Amino acid sequence: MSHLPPQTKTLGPCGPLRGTITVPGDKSISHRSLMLSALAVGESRVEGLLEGEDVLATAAAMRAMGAEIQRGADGIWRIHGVGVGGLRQPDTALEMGNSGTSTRLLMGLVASHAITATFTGDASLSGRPMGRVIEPLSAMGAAITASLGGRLPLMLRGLCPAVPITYTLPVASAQVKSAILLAGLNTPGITTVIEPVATRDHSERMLAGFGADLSVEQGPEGRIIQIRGEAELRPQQIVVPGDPSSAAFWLVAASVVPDSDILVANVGLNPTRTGVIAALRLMGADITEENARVVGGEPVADLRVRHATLRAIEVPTELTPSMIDEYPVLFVAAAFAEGRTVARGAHELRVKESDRIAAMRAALELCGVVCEEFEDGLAITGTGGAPIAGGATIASLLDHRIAMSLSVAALHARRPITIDDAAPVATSYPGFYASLDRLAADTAEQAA
Ligand SMILES: O=C(O)C1=C[C@@H](OP(=O)(O)O)[C@@H](O)[C@H](O)C1
Ligand SMILES: C=C(OP(=O)(O)O)C(=O)O
Repeated sequence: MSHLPPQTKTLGPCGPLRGTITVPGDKSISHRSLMLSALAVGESRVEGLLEGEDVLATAAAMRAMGAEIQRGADGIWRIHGVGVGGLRQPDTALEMGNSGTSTRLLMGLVASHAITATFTGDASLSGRPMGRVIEPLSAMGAAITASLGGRLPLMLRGLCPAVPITYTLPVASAQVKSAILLAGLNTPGITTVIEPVATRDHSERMLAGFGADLSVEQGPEGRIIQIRGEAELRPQQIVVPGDPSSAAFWLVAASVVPDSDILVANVGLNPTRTGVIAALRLMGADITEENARVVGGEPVADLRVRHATLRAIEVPTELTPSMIDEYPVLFVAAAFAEGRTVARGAHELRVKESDRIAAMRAALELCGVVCEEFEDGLAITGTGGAPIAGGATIASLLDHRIAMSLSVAALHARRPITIDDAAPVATSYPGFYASLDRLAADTAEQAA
């Protein structure tokens, strides 16, 4: 977001990428670790928490509502929860920064407590639609006064006891699903969410892990998730796996920069998150899994990725939910592929931190890449492996993933690319540029 001053960044073409990168903790799991620990009775410990601004916004909000949250010198976060139903009225507005996940999930939590909270955010977040959570949470009894168009700032007065609902998701959104399930956690009876298209399932896994009474079954109309409210959550010891959405930048970087060969360590491979790996493999990427293991109940592996000649594909629409945040960097991969890649069915990209279809089209075109924009996606004509022109200044539009995607594109461009503001990278991947510098230094060392 946000409170960091704008930070211009210019990146140029680099030699082969070689070495090991360890990706930071998963953002989705980090948010949920803090929220659920803050509702458990007793002390939870979280190792590997993503210390990005989005997650820190969640931590601050949970503190403001009564949880004790501390980061030890050992890097382990210790959280003393207030118990389900125990959130207290925050004294000031909850500042959500750039984070859609914090906002929508916390709205769910507040909805079934007898407290009132005001949610504010940066210019990007204030432009994003909240109607998708306002509607079901209002049906559960919350009173919500939002800005024009169902946006932030908004004020939410929760109801306790709230009313359990059965709700079929009109958009494939893990945030909407999670908001309702979290509201259901403190609602008497059974709250049901029907998900016609499966989205990331971290909330379901973690709620069950904390001891909530939750069931998931497949019905004719989709996944049926039911939660029985007023449960007591048991404190947990959580190890957060690395974020596949952060790993995606390295998978594309090593695929497109000639002679690269890197190991991306500690990547969470929950099947609801791995669409980008499947799409890159369809394009001919050379990605292999090593040291497969289970961390915190999630499949994890190290990914070895070597440069490859990429081919254009029609991105299968069934992959959309499992790679929703990875489209910007997949578009970069497409810019270097042989042929015209077409990605459709991704209308949701228009309501992320920026309109990611328009933002990526504008940025890639400035760098000399031929694009065609559709309402629900983009077609990109690739270079067949040659560098793109580059030599442009692109607007990151308060969107971390646009900044990082164009940084990756710059690594195989004829002329440097300037990101007008790279500060938003700190929302999800504070160490991104340090890792890039280290990789380049490792490469220089190996070459010497
Ligand atoms: O639940 C989550 O943690 C997330 C869900 C996705 O959003 P939507 O639910 O809006 O698709 C994703 O884009 C976001 O980065 C994180
Ligand atoms: C969409 C994203 O996050 P959020 O919705 O939490 O802002 C993202 O990280 O790409």
